[in-house]
Amino acid sequence: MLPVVVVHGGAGSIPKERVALSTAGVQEAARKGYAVLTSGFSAMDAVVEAVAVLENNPVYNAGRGSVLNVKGEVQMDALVMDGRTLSCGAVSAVRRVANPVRLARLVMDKTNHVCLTAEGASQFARAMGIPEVTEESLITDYARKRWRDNLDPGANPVESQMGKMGTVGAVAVDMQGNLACATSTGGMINMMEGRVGDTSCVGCGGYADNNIGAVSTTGHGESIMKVALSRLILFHMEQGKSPEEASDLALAYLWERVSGMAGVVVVDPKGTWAARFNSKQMSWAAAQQDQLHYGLYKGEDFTEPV
Ligand SMILES: NC(=O)C[C@H](N)C(=O)O
Repeated sequence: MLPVVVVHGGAGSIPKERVALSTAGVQEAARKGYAVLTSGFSAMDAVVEAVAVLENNPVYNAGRGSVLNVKGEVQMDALVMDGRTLSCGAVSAVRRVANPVRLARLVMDKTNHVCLTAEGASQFARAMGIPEVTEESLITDYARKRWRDNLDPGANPVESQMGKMGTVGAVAVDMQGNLACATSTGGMINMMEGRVGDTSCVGCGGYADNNIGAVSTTGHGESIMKVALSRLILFHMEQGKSPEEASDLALAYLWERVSGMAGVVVVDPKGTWAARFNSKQMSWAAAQQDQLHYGLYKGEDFTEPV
């Protein structure tokens, strides 16, 4: 059953014209993660490389393609966690970096801290020799149009917030049985400047523990934070539930308790995996035993050779 990698490209409702691109992107990311794992690299390497592929793809709300805050700017959150040691690294409200997930990993590897935010994260990126990119290089025409549409007095901000989410993430188990997770996002469209969502918060946007499992989430950040969704799923797994049962229980609780919409990818140490969501859609892909699984609507699990 090992190694395995599962990725998501965001829960929500994906506009028809973006379905093919969204599916192709998660397939590419799962293939990348799987190639890293089958070459003998760690689960941490695999989730970072898979998420970097998705950050570089303008279709998703992470890295290039991120949604814009109320001022029309890009500010991003990312998290990585290593299930061997519970080491984690995160950045929040970071600007002008192409791959926040790589910066989150450097926070884990090179500092004594878990999370760096805003200008402090940018300073750290410079100190690590990560090139600063222009704001423009991260902004797509699509993101700018959605931002403008939402400023319209007739816009329905709730619908638009819940509709198209597009955060990216990955979980993996490597050949040594180590687990890891990574998640990256541009946040919620038209959010306040300085708003930090679930993605960079340990136990919310992700969690990895070799003894239990690994999770990466997507969806309405404020709701996810209220129930600490990733850790809630692992709590159910600690009580003996499978990744799928644990995800469904936690997603049902999220909906009942705070009317939250979200999606998750989950693995356990044996390589049993799940991709579950209570939104209309979530683009996801998994690679295991040289098979690529993928889907978008509930109940889908298409397969093809990796
Ligand atoms: N696109 C998303 O999934 C949004 C992310 N969870 C956030 O609230 O920042």
